[in-house]
Amino acid sequence: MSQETTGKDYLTMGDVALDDKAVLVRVDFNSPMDDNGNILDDRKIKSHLPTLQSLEHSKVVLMSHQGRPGDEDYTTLEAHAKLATKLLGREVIYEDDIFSSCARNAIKSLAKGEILLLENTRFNAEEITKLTPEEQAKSQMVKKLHPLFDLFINDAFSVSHRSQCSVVGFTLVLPSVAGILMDKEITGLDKAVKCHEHPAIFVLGGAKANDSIKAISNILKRDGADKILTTGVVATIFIMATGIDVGEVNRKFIEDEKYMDQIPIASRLLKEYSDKIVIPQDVALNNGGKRQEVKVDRIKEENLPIADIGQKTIENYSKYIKDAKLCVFHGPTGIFELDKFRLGTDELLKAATQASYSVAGGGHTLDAIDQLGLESKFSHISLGGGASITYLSGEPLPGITALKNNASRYHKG
Ligand SMILES: Nc1ncnc2c1ncn2[C@@H]1O[C@H](COP(=O)(O)OP(=O)(O)O)[C@@H](O)[C@H]1O
Ligand SMILES: O=C(OP(=O)(O)O)[C@H](O)COP(=O)(O)O
Repeated sequence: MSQETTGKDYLTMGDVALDDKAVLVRVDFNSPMDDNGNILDDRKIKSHLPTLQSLEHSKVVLMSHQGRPGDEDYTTLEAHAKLATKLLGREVIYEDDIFSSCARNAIKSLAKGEILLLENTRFNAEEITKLTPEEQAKSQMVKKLHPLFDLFINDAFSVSHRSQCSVVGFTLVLPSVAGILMDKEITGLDKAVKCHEHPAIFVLGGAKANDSIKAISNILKRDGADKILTTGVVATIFIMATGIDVGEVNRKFIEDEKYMDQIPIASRLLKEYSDKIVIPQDVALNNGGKRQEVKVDRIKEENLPIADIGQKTIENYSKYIKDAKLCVFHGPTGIFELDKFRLGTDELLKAATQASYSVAGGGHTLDAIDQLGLESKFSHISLGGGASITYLSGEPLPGITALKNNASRYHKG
């Protein structure tokens, strides 16, 4: 198989020789962890198993990040190596450094068929910098490690929206290809990005409202959706943008989340795309744990926190979704962690599975899908939250662009 025959503008693992090669693989093992350092969800690690299983005749070194500096879950990858060992059924050796002479000696002494996981890439200050691939290629991490390898594989779609050292730096100095998970994500999401069938419906909610509003702007600019159905905190911002008073408690929530600057942006989008952006007609308020449904113009009177979309909105949105040729679902419609406020998320997720092509992404969204046992009913489930919404909005991801540039440099002469 070659690049020409696959029709892809990046190379995959099927395009290159892997056996007996020393291969550096960027994975994304970044997982939710508890205070005792236990990994709470093995989804991220499991997602890389097909790639690792295909490398059983190579010398394999894995790189990943975990958390962000300052966060509780910013920690070592020791537990990840143990869990990967269990899931893979082969030892994944943990090395508590990234590119010291100790780490490099451990890499050099690896035998064919062995796998080693280097320490959290973000322990190295160079990793967090947002530089171009050319600049990242000059980092100590890349300079010290790249001579030890024949090939770089990026299997970490979910961090490929970051131009970080371990994501883009090696693509300047090593032949580089997409891993199996990366290829699956690009292929699954491309069907949504390149979909010319209508109606194309996006259901955008959750709490990362600034990312979603940026995505809404990009999606509508490229004429990628017939309707954007707003839910979650995204909907609260759009409700406020129409001039509706959501009461002190909800206004304070938006202020505390530092989303007040999103209201004028939402307002401009509503003016420009009034026929495309849909806001809820009713919401469920949290009244001491009870679900209290009100029309949006009555929220102020109650002055209770919005915790889900209301029944009328669920009915209305479900109709759009079930008839959709494409439905993208990103972010829960409410605080689905509380039983009384998971109705919108559950019902709209079920409706989404009836669309001709259905895509879902985001950690919390995947938790809700798991709880409903709906995983196999979606056409594509993306492991990346920020990465998938960025990709779906039509923005190039630096990690993928780097693979494409590498393919034209190394393999097309
Ligand atoms: N109206 C709301 N008010 C407060 N939190 C909300 C609301 N709607 C959804 N959420 C919260 O949003 C979180 C998930 O958002 P986000 O992280 O953006 O989703 P994902 O992980 O799927 O990308 C959940 O913890 C949920 O409780
Ligand atoms: O879990 C991830 O992203 P996500 O929360 O957007 O799904 C990735 O590991 C990226 O992590 P980062 O957002 O700290 O760069």
